[in-house]
Order: sequence, then C-alpha cells, then structure tokens
Amino acid sequence: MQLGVIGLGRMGQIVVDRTLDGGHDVVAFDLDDDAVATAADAGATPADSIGDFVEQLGAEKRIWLMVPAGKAVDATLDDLDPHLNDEDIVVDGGNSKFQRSVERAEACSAAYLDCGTSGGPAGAEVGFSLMIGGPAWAYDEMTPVFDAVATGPDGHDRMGESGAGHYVKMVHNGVEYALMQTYGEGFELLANGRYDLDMETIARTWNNGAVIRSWLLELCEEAFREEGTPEDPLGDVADHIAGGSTGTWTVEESLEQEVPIPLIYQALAERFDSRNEGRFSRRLANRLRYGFGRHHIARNE
Ligand SMILES: NC(=O)C1=CN([C@@H]2O[C@H](COP(=O)(O)OP(=O)(O)OC[C@H]3O[C@@H](n4cnc5c(N)ncnc54)[C@H](O)[C@@H]3O)[C@@H](O)[C@H]2O)C=CC1
Ligand SMILES: O=C(CO)[C@H](O)[C@H](O)COP(=O)(O)O
Repeated sequence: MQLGVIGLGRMGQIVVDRTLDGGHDVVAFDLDDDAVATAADAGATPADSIGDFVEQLGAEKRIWLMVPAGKAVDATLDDLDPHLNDEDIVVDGGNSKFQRSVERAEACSAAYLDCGTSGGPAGAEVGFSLMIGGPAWAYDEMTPVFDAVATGPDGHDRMGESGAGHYVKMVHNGVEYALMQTYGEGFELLANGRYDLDMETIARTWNNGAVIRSWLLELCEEAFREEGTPEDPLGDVADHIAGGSTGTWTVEESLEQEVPIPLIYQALAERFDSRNEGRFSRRLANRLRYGFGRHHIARNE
C-alpha cells in the first residue's frame, strides 16, 4: 500500500518508519523541511507542499495525519479536502477531542478514521496501541498499515463508529493521569516516611514480579536512576506538570454522563495545582483559623 503521512514529528516519523518497515510506500509532508528530509532519508518520498503531496499519492489516497491536535488538523483538512473523494481515507492519529473528530468525519469528503495512539516515542521499537473509530470498510482497508504501525494485529482494533477511537484514547489518558498520581503519592510517602529508603531500589524491586509492576513504574525507576541520588531521588526536576487537555475532557465527559471518576479528577486537580504559586484557598483557611480560634497566622516572609 502507499500511505501519505502529514506531520513528521516525534510520532509521525515513527508512523513513517514502521510503515516502510512493513513493506509499504510512504509519501511524507511536514511544514518543517528538516522533518521532510529525515523522512526522505528513511526511504519516504518527500513532498514540498500539500499539492505536491496529493499529486504523488495518485488516485486512491490513504492519508495519516500526525500533526498537533486542534488548528493544525483543521488547517490540513481544509487544504486536503478539495483533493479527496469518498473512496479516499484519512486517519487522524493525534490526540483530537472526540467531538471534533465526529464533526470532521461529517465534513470530510473522504472516509475519516479517528485513531487514538498510545505508546509514545518508545513505540518506535515495539509499535503503538491504536484505538480506531469510523467506517468499518475504511478500517479493514487500512489494516495492513495498522498492523505495521501497531505492535501487530493485536495492537489495534476498531472501537466503533466515528469518535469512538478518540473517546477511548481520551479515557486512556485519564487513567494515565491517575496512575501517575498514585505512583507519585506512594513514592512521596516512602521518600518522606520513617525509613531511610532508596526509591530506585524500590521501583526496581516492584518491577520484578510485584502486583503493581507496569511500564509507568519502569519509567519511575528510569527517572530515579537518571535524575537523582538516593538522598534526592528527583534532583532538580521541578514541581510543575504541563499539559492537561485530555484529562480535562475526560472529567467533563464524566460530569456529563454522571459517572464518578474521583481519582482521575484528583490527578487533574493536582496537575493544575502544580502551576499555582500560593493557593488562595489555603491562604484563606490559614486566616480563617485565626478568625474562629485565634490560631497563629503564618505570614509570607
Ligand atoms: N508525543 C507523544 O507521546 C504522543 C503524542 N500524541 C499525539 O500525536 C500528535 C503529534 O504529536 P507529536 O509527534 O508528539 O508532535 P510533534 O510536535 O513532535 O510533531 C508535530 C509535527 O507536525 C508538524 N506540523 C504542525 N502543523 C502542521 C501542518 N499544518 N502541516 C504539516 N505539518 C505540521 C510539525 O512541524 C511537527 O513536525 C499530537 O496530536 C499528540 O497529542 C499521541 C500519543 C503520544
Ligand atoms: O497521549 C499521550 C500519552 O498517552 C501524550 O503524551 C499526551 O501529550 C499526554 O497528554 P497531556 O499533555 O495531557 O499529559
């Protein structure tokens, strides 16, 4: 099969490499010329514009978008759409909001597959986990490429109709937030508790046979090994967590569906809290304790 890939960053280049390794042809485009050159070095046919890209793809277009979620997806689809028809297929492999994917599927002249992608840059070696929504015929048609990009045939499946792929990926990310939070809390207690413990040793021991072993726990072990010392397990890593859009969507959806997800919400709240200097609510509680009990008011230096 011939696949066109737009967006050749951390994730898109892996889509290119694994598709080529699977014995398929790739036409590659990115706004960044260096990224296009890297894809060409790997064996893809470079395109220098969307016009050039669609021309090189020929009649039946199979296109994978791996650009940042949001405006870049819309801008790319606007440019592509005049060149598409209902026998073509577009896959959005980024972290798009599922409602936007449903709207884009309705507006797109081609069959549209929303594809949640998990595995991160580490997926270069082992392949990704792909959660796909959209028309069954388009999923079936793309299966050889999904086999190559995913860990294999078991690493991808059609979750359901349009939006279902990005919906499942959204919830996956909510789970990711909560797992990170619970590992963080456990290690925080261990690092500040009553024994003099080594976090890397604990993570390594847990990763070998413990009930709570996982890839995220292997990444905890890696973080302690690469960032810290036994006395200071995370070195100069800051108390600040960026991102948050997929977790926010998960919490919004839980409110709409009236399904309680307190752990995921709490993990999201901790993430927002990490960006605050001096929480207003805690300052007010500090002052209120004086109000009702004449307790000491701690004041800024
Ligand atoms: N990095 C990760 O661990 C994961 C990322 N994702 C999702 O995959 C998508 C891509 O992420 P990354 O590869 O990490 O981003 P990235 O920032 O590494 O790469 C994005 C690429 O898209 C290109 N680009 C941006 N706008 C473009 C446009 N209009 N036309 C053509 N090219 C354009 C950029 O030049 C860049 O090369 C995002 O939606 C992200 O949320 C999903 C799972 C994991
Ligand atoms: O999807 C991912 C992992 O599964 C990406 O790494 C994503 O960028 C993480 O989301 P956030 O920025 O909200 O932490």
